[in-house]
This record gives sequence, structure tokens and C-alpha cells, in this order.
Amino acid sequence: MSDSALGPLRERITTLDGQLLTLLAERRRLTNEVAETKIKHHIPVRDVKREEQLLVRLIREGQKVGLDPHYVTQLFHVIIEDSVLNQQAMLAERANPGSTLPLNRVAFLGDKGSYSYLATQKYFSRRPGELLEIGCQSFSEIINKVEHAEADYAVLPIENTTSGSINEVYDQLQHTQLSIIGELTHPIKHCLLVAKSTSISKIKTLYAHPQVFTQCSHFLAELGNVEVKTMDSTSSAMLTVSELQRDDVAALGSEAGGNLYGLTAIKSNLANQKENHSRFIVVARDPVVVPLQVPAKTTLVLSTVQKPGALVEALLILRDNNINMTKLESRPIPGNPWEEMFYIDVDGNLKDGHMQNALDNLRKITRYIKVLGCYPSEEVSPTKVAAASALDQA
Ligand SMILES: O=C(O)C(=O)C[C@]1(C(=O)O)C=C[C@@H](O)C=C1
Repeated sequence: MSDSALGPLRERITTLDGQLLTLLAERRRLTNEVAETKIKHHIPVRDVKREEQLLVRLIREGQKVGLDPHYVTQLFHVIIEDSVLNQQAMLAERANPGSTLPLNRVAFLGDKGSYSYLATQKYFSRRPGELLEIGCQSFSEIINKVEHAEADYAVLPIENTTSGSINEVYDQLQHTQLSIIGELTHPIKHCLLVAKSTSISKIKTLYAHPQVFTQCSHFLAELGNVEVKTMDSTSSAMLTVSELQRDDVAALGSEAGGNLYGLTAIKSNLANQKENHSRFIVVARDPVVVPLQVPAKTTLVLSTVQKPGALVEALLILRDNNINMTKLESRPIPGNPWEEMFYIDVDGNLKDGHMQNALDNLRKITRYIKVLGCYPSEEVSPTKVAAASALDQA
């Protein structure tokens, strides 16, 4: 079928897509207005009951026009997540009036196209002010830039669903006075990126960051006899391949990043686990206040006294204060063999009475304890409705 036969239909689709965008922008404006009311009346951002009602109604209405419940649910999860994150960003900004900058200078690993670059773009797209990206070669350089006020923020990857914690970043946090002020998760979709038209069987050299090789180890084993070259960042791997312009070299990285270097993805979804996400933290020189209407997380670092059960005792304090721990990580203390620093993420706000009580009690039983930051939680768990409940009422 020629393009001209598709033309009229495509024109109508293009018009509809434009209308959908206009409607989505209008919906976003309305939810921002809702946020203003929530700020004024101290109402929590998230209202799961309202989300449930809305989804049930939409699933029912969708069915009437031939849209299946799964499709409608997925679509509105994305839309609702967007409104929740925007509202949270608005509330956080109001609670920290002095912290809004006309220019956000942000240090991150790599250059244009790295996963940290994409995460930086995503996080700051919801914040006021222009973005100035400062690509760095190492985590210590990133921290240094913020400590010396050459950057205002740093975006650092802290864990990945396939390869686990990024120890180097935890070790940097041990020695800095910077505070964690935000977090975000970003899907990591590794692709095989090439500069010239080629096929997988022709590839002899593969460039990537070591973390990426770890996350794609099954694919590498399948590839067989390919020379693997480790690079400082995903972006330097992509830059190298775009400069070489050969049909026997490839980089591992995201499709969006590769596009910035004129690279094409010839195979996608290369990570060992299908659901491959990285969690990033955002750090700054000054801590932020998180309004109580926004779900918060707090990250602590502590070392216990050397006696059996000391860590258990610390964790029981959290349980007794009804505080949910979302992550526990241990790292060696340099110069003190067999001693550990524990990094603990919990759901909770520093302003909350339970949290204050837990911290007071932890201080009594630990050798060292520091709050690395309290920040809005960006994990917006999708509200579930049983499709049956939506359909029963139809
Ligand atoms: O109705 C609200 O309270 C909103 O903030 C809007 C909205 C939505 O996007 O529909 C967003 C977040 C809430 O959890 C519920 C619904």
C-alpha cells in the first residue's frame, strides 16, 4: 500500500493525537489547581479512594467504547502518576521557598545520553528554573562539584533492580556533608547501538559501562566471541562508537541516549531481568523540609556497638515506632576491619513524632548515626482495582 493511500487516515490520527495532548495538558492544569487547594487546606496529595472510583468508572466507560480494562488502567496509571509527582513537586517547592533557583546546575555521571543524564532531565522537568547539565567522569568529581558550589545538585544512581546497590555511591555518602533531597526511579532499557548499518553477527567489539555489562551478562554470554571494552560511562561508550563509524563495533545504552549520537538500536531489552530500573538520589548542600501531605522517605547511616544483636536492636526501634524499612545496606568502614556502616531507608518524615522518637532511641544505642536526608518519595504505587469490581457494576 502506498503512503498516499494511508495519508487521509494518518491525517485524522495526527489531529486526534494533537487533541489528546491538548486534553492531557488541560487535565494537568486542573490537577495543579487541585494542588493549590491541597496546599491551602493541608490535604494529602494522594487520594487512593478517589483514584479507585475514577478507575472503576473509566474501565466501565472504556468497555462501552471497546477499550479493554488493562489498556485503560495502564493509561490512567501513567496519567495519575504524573499528577501525583507534579503535585508533590509543587508542595515541596512551597515548603522550601528559598531553594528555588533560576538556574539549576546539576552534576551527573557521563555526558549527554547517559542514564544519569536522562534521569536528570526527568527529575528537573517537574521543577522550576532552567537546567544546566554538568557531566562528570566520576562519583567523587560529582560530589566535589556540589561541595565546592560549582554545582547546586548531584544526581547519583544508588541501586539497580538487576545489579543491586552501587557501592561506590554509598561510600561517597559516608564522607560528605551533602543531604539527600530527592529520589527518582528510571527504567533502564539497554539496547545494542550501532553507527552503521550492520548485523549482530558482525559485531567484534562492544563498549559499555561495567554496570551495564553486569546487567546484560546473559546477552553477552549468548554473543560469544566479542571483545568487551569497559568505559567510564554509557555516554563515552556511545561517543566512541559514533566516532569509529564501523560496522563491527557497538555500544550498550538506551535508545534515547543513542539517538543523541546518531546511533541506531539493532536489538533491545538486553538486561537479564525484564524489569530493569535504577533508583537515583538527588543531593544538595542544604537539606529540604518535606510537607506532611507528601509521602516522605528518610535515609540514615549508622554504626552499631560491637555486641551480638546490636543491629537487631536498632531495627526493633524502627518496628516499635511503626516505621517501615524499605532498604538496608551495609558497607565496610575504611581502617576498621570487620566493622560496618549500615544505610537504612525508611518510609517516614523527619517532622513526624514517631520518627523523632525512633531517632532519639537510636542515638542511645548506636556509636554513630546521621540523617543523610528526608525527601519526597517518588515511588507512586499504582492503585489497583479488580477489573471484576468495575465490570460487576456495569
Ligand atoms: O482528585 C485529586 O485529588 C487529584 O489530585 C487528582 C488525581 C488525578 O490525577 O485524577 C491525582 C492524585 C490523587 O491521588 C487523585 C486524583
